[in-house]
Amino acid sequence: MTPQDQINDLTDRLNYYNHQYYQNSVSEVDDFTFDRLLQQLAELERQYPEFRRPDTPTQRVGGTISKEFPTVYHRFPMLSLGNTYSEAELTEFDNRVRKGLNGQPYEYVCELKFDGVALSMTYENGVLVQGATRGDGVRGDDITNNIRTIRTLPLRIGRGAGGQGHGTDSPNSVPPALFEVRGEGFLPLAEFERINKEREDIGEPLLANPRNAASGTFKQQDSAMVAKRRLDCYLYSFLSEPEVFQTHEESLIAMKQWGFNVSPSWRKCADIQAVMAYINEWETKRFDLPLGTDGIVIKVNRYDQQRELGYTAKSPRWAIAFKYKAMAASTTLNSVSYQVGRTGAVTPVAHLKPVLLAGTVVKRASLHNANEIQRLGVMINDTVFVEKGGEIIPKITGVDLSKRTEASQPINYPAECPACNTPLIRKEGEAHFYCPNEKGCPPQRQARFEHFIQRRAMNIESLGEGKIQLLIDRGLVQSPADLYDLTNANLLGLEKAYPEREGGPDETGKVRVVKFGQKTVDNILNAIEASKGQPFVNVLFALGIRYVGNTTAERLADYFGSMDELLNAPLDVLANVPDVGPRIAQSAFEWFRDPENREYVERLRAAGLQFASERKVVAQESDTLAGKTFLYTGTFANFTREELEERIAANGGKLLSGVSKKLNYLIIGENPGPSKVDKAQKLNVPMIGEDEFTAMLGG
Ligand SMILES: NC(=O)c1ccc[n+]([C@@H]2O[C@H](COP(=O)([O-])OP(=O)(O)OC[C@H]3O[C@@H](n4cnc5c(N)ncnc54)[C@H](O)[C@@H]3O)[C@@H](O)[C@H]2O)c1
Ligand SMILES: [Zn+2]
Repeated sequence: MTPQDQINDLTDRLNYYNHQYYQNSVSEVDDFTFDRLLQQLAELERQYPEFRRPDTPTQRVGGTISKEFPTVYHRFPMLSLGNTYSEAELTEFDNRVRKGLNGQPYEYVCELKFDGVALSMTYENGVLVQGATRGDGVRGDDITNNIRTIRTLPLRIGRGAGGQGHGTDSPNSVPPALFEVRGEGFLPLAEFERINKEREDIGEPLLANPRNAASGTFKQQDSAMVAKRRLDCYLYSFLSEPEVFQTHEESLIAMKQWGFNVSPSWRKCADIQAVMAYINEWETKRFDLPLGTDGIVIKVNRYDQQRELGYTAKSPRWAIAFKYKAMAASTTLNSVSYQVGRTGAVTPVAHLKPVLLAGTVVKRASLHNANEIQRLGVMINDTVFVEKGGEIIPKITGVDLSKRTEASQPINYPAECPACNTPLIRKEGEAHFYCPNEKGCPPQRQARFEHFIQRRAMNIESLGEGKIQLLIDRGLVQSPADLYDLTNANLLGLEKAYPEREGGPDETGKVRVVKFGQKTVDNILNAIEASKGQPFVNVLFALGIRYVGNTTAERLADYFGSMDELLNAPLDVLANVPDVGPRIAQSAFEWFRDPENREYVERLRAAGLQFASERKVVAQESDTLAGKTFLYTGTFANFTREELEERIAANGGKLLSGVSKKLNYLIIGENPGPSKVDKAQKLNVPMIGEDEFTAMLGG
C-alpha cells in the first residue's frame, strides 16, 4: 500500500468506527486499538500532509448530531482530549506545558477519567434550562428531558439570600445568573448489572458495556424509559462569561458547594511526579469505584495559564488524558461449564486457574456464547488472556498460541442440555443455543420461580435464597401456581443442606442449611397471600413470557386492561400496541396459544391474582371529551401528568399510550418528546397546547 492508500484506508476505517461508537453506541474495536490507529494516521499525515483528507478524524471531535433531537450550538466548544498510554508521553506533555508557560510556576489537577458520555448543562437564574450532548463539538443534541432524569443533577440550585447555607464571605457563594457545567453522564456498574440481569431474565440480548449502554440510553426518545435506567453524572467543568474562578480547583470546590455531584477523587498535584503517583495509586483502586473509569485527566490548574496554552482544533493544550491499558493477565483455561438460564439460553462459563487481576483473584470469565468460543479459537488447557474492562466479570480476550501444547483439547460444545439432556436448538439469527424443555428442565424451572417471586412480579421474596429450591426438591411445587396451594403443614420443619452455589461443586466445600421454622413459614405464607394484591401488570410480568419485561408488561396492561382481553388478542392487534414490536407480539401470541400456559393462567386466576388493571375511579365531570382520544408529551404549567390524565378521564376522554392513527389530539407541553411530535406530524394528528385543551374542557 502506498502512504496515500494507507491514509485513505485509515481515515475510512476510523470514521466508520467513530460513526458506530457515537451514533450507534457500538465499539467495533477496543479503545486501545482505535487510539493506536488514530496515532498511526496522525503520524502518516505529518509525513505526507498533501494526502491528508478534509474529513480526517485527527482534526475533529468524533461525534455528530442526530436528526432525532433538536440541535443546539454550544456557547463554548466541547472538545476532545489528547490521550496517551505511556509515562514517557506524559513527560513530553509536561515539557510542552513548561515551555508554553515560559518558566512560570504551575500546578495540575488530576481527576479520574469517567467512562461515559460528555454532557453539557446550562443554568439560567439557578434553573437547569438545557442539557446537550457534545455532538461534533460545535453543535450537540438537545437531550434536556433525558438529562432531567439524572437524580443527582440539581434542576434548580439556590441563588442568593440564604442559598445553600455555605459561607457568605466567599465571593463565589452565589453562582452567576448564566453558566454552564459539564460532566460525564454514566451508568453505574450496579445499574448496568441490574439491567443486564433483567434483560437476561426476559431473553433480551445483553448490553455490551456500561459506556455504550449509557450512550445508547441518553439517545432514547422516551424520557420515561430513560428514567428507568438510573443514569448518573459527575461534573468536572464550570464555564461562564465572565469567568468567576481563577483556578480549576476553585471551580470544583464551588460546584460541590452548590450541590453538584463532583467526585471527591480529584487531587491537586504540584508537579508531574505527583501526577504519576496519582496515576499509580488509582490503577487498581479504580476498580472499587461504582462506575467505569478508563484513565486519568490531567489539567493545568490556573485559568490564565490554560488560556496561554490554548487549544488545537480538537483538544486543549493544557490538559491530557492518561489512559490505562486494560488490565490483562494470562492463565490456564481449566474447563468450561454451561449454565442454563430462565429462557433456556445456554451460556458457557470459563473456569480458570486462579490469577490475580486488578487486585482481585479471578477464577471465572465470561465466554458469552458458542460464536465467541469459535471466534477466539480457544481450547481447554490453553493459556488465555483475561481482561478486566468496564465490566465486573472479566472476559477472555485471546489465546497465547505460543504456549499451546498437545494437552490442549477442543471445547466440545454440548449437543444436549447439561441439565436435562434435551437436544439443544439454535434459533435463527441468535447467538445462543437453547434448551427447549421449558417446563421440565430443572434450572429453567427454578429460574421461572425466581422470576415469579421477584419484587417487580409477585413480590414473594421471603422464598428467595434457596428456599424455592427446597420446595422444588421436595416435590411440593412444580409450577408457580402450586405456591398458592401451600399450607403450614407442608412447610413447617423442612430442612436441607446445600453446597454453596456460587463456588460450584468444584470449588469451596461450604454448605448452607436451609431450614423452615414457624417464623419463616409465617413470612412465606403471608407473602404468598399478599401477592394476590399485586397489580395486574406485575402478574403479567410474572408469567415470564419471553421478551415481556416490566415496560412491555406495562404497555400491554395499559392497552388491554385485562387478562381476558390479552388472552384472545390476535397477533396484529398485539403488534400494534405502542412499543410492542413484531418479535414481542409473536412471542406473547404463541405463549397464550399454548394449552399448558392457558391452564397455568387459569390456575392463577382461581388462586385470586389480579387479572385486570385497576382503573383509577375519577368522579365524572362531563362528557365533553367523549369519543376523543388524547396523548400528552412534555411538562405543563397548570397540570401535573396525573392531573392531566384525570381531567381527560373525568370528562369522558380516553388516554392512549402512543401516537397512532387512532389518536385525535396530542397535547404538547414544554420540552415535548421529538419522536411523538414527529410521528404526530407524519400521521397528521392535530397538536394542541395546554390552553387549547383547557378551552376544550370549557374552562
Ligand atoms: N472503540 C471504538 O470503536 C472507538 C471509536 C471512537 C472513539 N473511541 C474512544 O473514544 C476516544 C475518543 O473519544 P473522545 O473524543 O470523547 O475522547 P476521550 O473520551 O478520550 O476524552 C474526552 C472526554 O473525556 C471525558 N471525561 C471523562 N472524565 C473527564 C474529566 N474528569 N475531565 C474532562 N473530561 C473527562 C469527557 O467526556 C470528554 O469529552 C478514543 O480515544 C477512543 O478511546 C473508541
Ligand atoms: Zn434443559
